Amino acid sequence: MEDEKLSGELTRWAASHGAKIKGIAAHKFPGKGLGVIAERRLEAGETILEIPTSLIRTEFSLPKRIKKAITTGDLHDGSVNGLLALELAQDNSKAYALWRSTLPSLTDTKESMPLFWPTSLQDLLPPPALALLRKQQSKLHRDWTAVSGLYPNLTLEAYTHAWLLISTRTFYYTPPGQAAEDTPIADECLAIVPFGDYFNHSSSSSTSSPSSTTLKVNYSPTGYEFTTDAEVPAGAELFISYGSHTNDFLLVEYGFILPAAENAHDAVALDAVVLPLLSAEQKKALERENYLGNYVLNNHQEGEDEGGSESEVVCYRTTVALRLLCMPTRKWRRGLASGFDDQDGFPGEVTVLLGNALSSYIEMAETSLTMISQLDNGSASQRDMMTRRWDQILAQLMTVSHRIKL
Ligand SMILES: C[S@@+](CC[C@H](N)C(=O)[O-])C[C@H]1O[C@@H](n2cnc3c(N)ncnc32)[C@H](O)[C@@H]1O
Repeated sequence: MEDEKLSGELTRWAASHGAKIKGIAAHKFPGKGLGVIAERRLEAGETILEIPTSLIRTEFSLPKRIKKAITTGDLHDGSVNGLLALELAQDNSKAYALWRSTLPSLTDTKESMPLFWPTSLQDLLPPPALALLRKQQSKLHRDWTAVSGLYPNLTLEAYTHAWLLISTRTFYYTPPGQAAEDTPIADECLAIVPFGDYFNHSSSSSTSSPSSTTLKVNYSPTGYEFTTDAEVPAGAELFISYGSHTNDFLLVEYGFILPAAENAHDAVALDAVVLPLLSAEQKKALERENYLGNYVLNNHQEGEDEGGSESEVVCYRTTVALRLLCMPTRKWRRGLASGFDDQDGFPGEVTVLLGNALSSYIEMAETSLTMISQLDNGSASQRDMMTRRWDQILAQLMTVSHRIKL
């Protein structure tokens, strides 16, 4: 269907199911699939989309046959993501046919989502992305084990496609009236919000970046509401925030990365080069004080904040771990409790250790980039995405490494 016609049909379809759509439309954006565009100038504080509860799909609106399999225990091990995927993979209802026809195809999903990539390419993902992929693989495996025996006609490929469609486009949801203590973990609080799921992600707020408009999303017992927090010119794309995510997270969970300058939440994880420096004893000491792992360089752009200090980029956890490497544990504990003495000569040693850790990470990034360039596996766009991510990491490592040597 041609773009404008599809856009009109989607608006009419959602409106006929109770959605209120004001001044916006679904629109194709190069490299992003569908997104949402302002059709006219929008005022600050305008509610431009309301999706009623009757249109959303959750574990509570699953069809009877799936609910029955849950109550008889046949599907007891499936996650909510897995159950919604099962419904989507088997759905041929007329009511949702138009919305279903707009979902990314199997081919597009295979292209963008690392879960579908060849193992040789997956193995070259940056360490935090690879760790996320391993978790995703085991969640999918658990869900597939729960459903595969019951639905012999369902293929793993079709199920994985539906499973990823659900995980990339659901919103946080808890049923009205649910007590806080009964609220399950966030992973289990999911709703498909048709039309609301056309918004692409931005990591910047409308105030920090007026060219990118990030909406406020609110949900209540009546449904989901999307509201502008700044004036929007006609023709601008409207975004929501999927959360404060690094590019490694966006790559594995959503199949895209943002340019480094557009992702204030990006970070380079240093665990892969800091943890191997620590002895078993030192790891225990760090664990006891809740400082084991999660060492990062925060996103810092070249030219930005020239006067900024190293401590704004290198997280405090990293310096705590590196300090332990250059002082007796007892002294380190005292420093943790009452503050480290920056005049004691240790910051210099910490900087040397940090410089060495960054150098080994730079080597790892360069080796990964060479290996990706020599790979025959995977498609050119998959290799390009990985190359772009490693390039971002390398640039960040080089900037910080250069700064600490000054
Ligand atoms: C909730 S859907 C958004 C609508 C989607 N673009 C579509 O065509 O249906 C999430 C998916 O959109 C894409 N996406 C979202 N934000 C993006 C962005 N800023 N840049 C590129 N792709 C993006 C990714 O493929 C992601 O998995």
